[in-house]
Amino acid sequence: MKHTNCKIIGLTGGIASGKSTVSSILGSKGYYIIDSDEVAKDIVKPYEPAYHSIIKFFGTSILNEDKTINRKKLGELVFSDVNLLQKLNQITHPYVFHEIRSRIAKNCSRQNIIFVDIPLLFEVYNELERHKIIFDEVWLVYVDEKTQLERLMKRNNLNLQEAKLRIEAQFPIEEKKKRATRIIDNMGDIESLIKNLNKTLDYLL
Ligand SMILES: CC(C)(COP(=O)(O)OP(=O)(O)OC[C@H]1O[C@@H](n2cnc3c(N)ncnc32)[C@H](O)[C@@H]1O)[C@@H](O)C(=O)NCCC(=O)NCCS
Ligand SMILES: Nc1ncnc2c1ncn2[C@@H]1O[C@H](COP(=O)(O)OP(=O)(O)OP(=O)(O)O)[C@@H](O)[C@H]1O
Repeated sequence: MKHTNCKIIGLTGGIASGKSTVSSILGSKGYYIIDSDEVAKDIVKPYEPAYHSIIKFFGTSILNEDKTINRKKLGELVFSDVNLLQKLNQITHPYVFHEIRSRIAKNCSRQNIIFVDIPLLFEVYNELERHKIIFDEVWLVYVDEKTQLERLMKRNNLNLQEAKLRIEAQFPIEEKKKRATRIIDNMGDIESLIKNLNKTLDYLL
């Protein structure tokens, strides 16, 4: 089913390609954005629906003392074992997609454009369709793999092997590039990212 009242733009890219940076620039321009990583964080807060299922499967050793999920620990576990990552996805994704769909429905009458920042857009495309999340356009924030690796290692304080495992848990960025409607190049500095984003926004006028 198409969303008739507003345009839904999927904002994607590889891990650490710059989606959150683009989202915050869009936010400062007044655009409405749904941040999938934030939604995924909300649904695993203590006593939220996915919380119990995660503990049931992964055990209490992934909890902090205050009973919140230790994201660093869980991340280390799932990014080094594809079966565990799949299990975490199976638990969390239905809740995440349900919430995204509901935010779209709630805001579509008030917004001309809704951006959905979603790292796994192409990886979970069929599941998104099943949840009636249909994109009019997909914008990809692009960096080459070398830059992606460097920025990821720096931001998350990961060694080369840990960073590579996280990149390999997603489709290669060059594959994503082929499937996107528009590319926002983020190989340069923030100033040039803003220029590239503004050029892409011009297409919407
Ligand atoms: C593994 C977890 C605990 C790590 O938490 P952490 O706070 O360190 O990272 P954060 O959630 O901010 O994600 C950072 C980036 O990792 C990548 N990433 C996250 N989850 C996944 C995944 N399931 N598969 C591949 N890459 C992923 C994305 O590029 C994301 O932007 C967390 O990412 C998680 O619960 N993931 C499962 C839910 C999910 O798929 N979220 C993505 C949005 S749908
Ligand atoms: N043009 C740039 N120049 C230098 N550093 C940048 C640039 N754009 C983003 N960064 C930095 O690169 C890192 C990754 O950017 P960001 O967090 O926006 O990526 P992301 O795609 O949202 O990542 P994730 O998939 O993990 O959510 C951050 O530390 C950010 O500050």
